[in-house]
Formats: sequence, C-alpha cells, structure tokens
Amino acid sequence: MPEYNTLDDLEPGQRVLVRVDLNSPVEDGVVQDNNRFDRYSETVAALADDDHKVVLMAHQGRPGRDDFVSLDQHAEILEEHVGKPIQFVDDIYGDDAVEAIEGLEAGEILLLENTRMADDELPEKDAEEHAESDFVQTLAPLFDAFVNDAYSAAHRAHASTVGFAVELPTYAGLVMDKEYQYNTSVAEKEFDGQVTMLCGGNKSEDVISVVNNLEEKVDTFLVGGLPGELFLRAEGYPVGMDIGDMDLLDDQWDETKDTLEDLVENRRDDFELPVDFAYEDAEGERAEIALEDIDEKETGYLDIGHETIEAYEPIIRESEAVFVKGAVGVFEDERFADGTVELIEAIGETDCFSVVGGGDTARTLSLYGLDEENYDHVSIAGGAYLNALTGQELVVVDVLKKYA
Ligand SMILES: Nc1ncnc2c1ncn2[C@@H]1O[C@H](COP(=O)(O)OP(=O)(O)OP(=O)(O)O)[C@@H](O)[C@H]1O
Ligand SMILES: O=C(O)[C@H](O)COP(=O)(O)O
Repeated sequence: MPEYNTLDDLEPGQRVLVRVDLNSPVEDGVVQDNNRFDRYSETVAALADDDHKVVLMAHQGRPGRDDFVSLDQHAEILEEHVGKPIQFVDDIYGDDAVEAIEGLEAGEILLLENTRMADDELPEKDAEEHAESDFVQTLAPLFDAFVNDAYSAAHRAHASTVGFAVELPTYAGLVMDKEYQYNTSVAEKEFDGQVTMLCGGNKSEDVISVVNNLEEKVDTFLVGGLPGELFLRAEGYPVGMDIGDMDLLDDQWDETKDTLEDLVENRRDDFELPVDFAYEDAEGERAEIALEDIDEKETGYLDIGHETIEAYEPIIRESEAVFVKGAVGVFEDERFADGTVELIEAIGETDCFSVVGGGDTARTLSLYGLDEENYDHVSIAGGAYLNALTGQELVVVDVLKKYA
C-alpha cells in the first residue's frame, strides 16, 4: 500500500486544485500533442465525473527558452482528449484567476496559465517555505483539496509541486500513483531471472547513473545512442567524437571520460556495446558500417546497426525483466528508428516484466503504432524516471508522504 493518499480517499463534489505536467515539445510556437495529454485526460475526466470543480495547474518550458509559451493551446489539446470543455484563464493567482475559479460549477474544468510565469514558482525551496508565498496563500483558501499528478515534475521543488500540500489535504493522482509504483520497481522488486536494461539517448551521464547505481539489480546493460559511441571511444575506437559542425559528443566526453574509461576497464562484462552503426549516405538513405571497418569518424552515427540489433534481441528475449531508458537511435527520423523500434517491439513480444521510459523515448510507441498494452508500464517522465530507477529522492513523493 502506498504511504500517501490517492484519489480513492477523496470524497466527491469538492473544489480541487490539480497539478499536472503538460510540458510538451513546441515547434515554431505550435505545441505538439503527445502522450502526456492522453494520460492526464484520465485523471481530469475522473475528477470531473466525480462532480469536483477541477482547476488545473501546469508549466511549459522555462523563462528565456523558445518553449516558454502560454498554456492556451494546451487547453485546446487537452479538451480533445478529455472530451469535455476545458476553460482557460491567462492568469495564475491574480483577480482574473480568482474570479474564474469562483465561477466554476460542479464537473467543470479550468486550466490556469503557465505556473512558471509566476515569480514565486521556480526557486527550489522546501514545501513549508513555498507554502508562505503569495501564490500558495492566495489560491489555497479557494480549495478543499490538492491533487498532485505531476509525476514527471516530481523531482522539482517548486511552489505548485510542493507548496500546496502544506495548506490543503493532499492526494496523489492516477498518473502519479501508477508512475511511482512501477518506476520504483527496479529498485524494490525482486527478480529471479535475468534483468536487462536497454539504455541510450543523448545524455551519457544518464546512462552512467544507471550503470553505477543499478550494478546489483541489472545483469546486462544494452547500450546504444550517444552513450554507446562514447563507451566505445573509451575502449579506443574512432567513434564518439564530433565532426564538422557537430556539437554533441566532445563536451560530454570531456565531462565523463574518466568514468567511462573506468567502466570499460573494470565492468566490461556488465554491458554490451554496438558492433555496427547506421548513418545517412550521400543519397540520403540509411547505410550501415561495422565498428571494425571504421578507421576514422567521417559521419554522424544515428542508430545502431542490424548486427547490433541481432545481438541485443536474444538477450531481451531471455530476460525476466527489461527496463528502457533512452532511445538507441534518432527514432524521430523513420530511417534511424530500426534499433529503437525493433528492440522495444521485442520487449513487448516477450512476457517479461517491462517498463519503457524517458520523456522522449516513450513517444516511440505512439509514433510507430506499438501497443502500450504489451508493456507493464510506459513512463511519460524523464528526469523523475531516472531518479526513481536509481533510487534517488523524489521530493514531491516525499512531500505527499509527509502530508498524508
Ligand atoms: N545516435 C544518436 N545521435 C543523436 N541523438 C540520438 C542518438 N540516439 C538517440 N538520440 C536521441 O536521444 C533522444 C532521447 O534521449 P534522452 O536522453 O533525451 O532520453 P529520454 O529519457 O527519452 O528523454 P528526457 O530525459 O529528455 O525526458 C531522442 O530524441 C533521440 O533522437
Ligand atoms: O518535461 C519534463 O521533464 C518535466 O516537466 C520537467 O521539466 P523541467 O526539466 O523543465 O523542470
């Protein structure tokens, strides 16, 4: 049993403030629909069906970045997923927001403006300090309960993620509860057979973190993506370095070189590395090259090759549990999706316990029509998922437990 309150403990018909995480890719100012909307629509619909007055808080981007935009488009996208009207007010805790909140009827839903547009939101502080902010002190008296469903922001101690728990009876939402239960499973569940982790992406420190923290739990790490190249560079192969205008690998190499060299020297049996790579040839087609044939890095490698896929697949098929953190290639481009799609597909075909995660990586399923039902859990979180996998603190979950 979780050590926090869940929606099962929430009486119907209340004024409920709900923190969700709709942070999304933004292309040329246009917010891209993604599986966060779909996931949160279940919580929002369930609360509206229970006759609550539902007020949603969420953030988008960070000040100074291109993706720091209003949530007006998010309201429209969420409305399509929920199938009920979503009102939007371009205010967070000023007079317009208060008026809109007070005007809500039972079963109605209102989304407030991007919480990161409030000065009180972003500094990392503890819950009790955030609770004293104007943001929390203005909104909290307007509600009976606070539901925190923003699992993918559970590693951030911001006013909207931790402050309200001090002032209001607090409950974990459906997404929060499910994500927490599954993502901590690698740290807490016992498996008799082989435990495998497929890891890649574009941040080598994420892969180093799982390799270092899960030595006891995971038998084999199947590495791809940029970290795959960097591990091979640590073994002396001519890959894992920037060429031309590339600005992806050398900085990471400088930061992680010592750790990578130490890992390949002392823990080489714990991980499998690519034996071939895919790249874009002169005709713009996918081409592949064996690691042993690379004399000098001349191109960017964008996926693992098919020899590597064939080497990794049987390891997946004989595993009792498989966890995924990060894509093994640039899956957003269909030409370089083979490694990620074929291996995640193989995980879905076995009856192993499986969790597929990473904020970006989870999109592979919706982009390539893989059925979520074939996996025990698909996480929509990035940083919070990594923290949970590696047994690190999730400040929001700690606050949910403290104020249960
Ligand atoms: N060889 C490669 N070269 C460049 N990018 C790559 C390569 N392999 C994978 N990627 C990119 O890595 C990204 C996913 O990795 P990331 O480390 O961001 O993982 P995530 O956990 O899914 O997301 P996040 O941590 O951002 O929530 C994808 O967008 C993919 O295109
Ligand atoms: O999308 C995410 O990973 C979360 O919403 C956290 O966003 P942040 O890294 O900007 O705090």
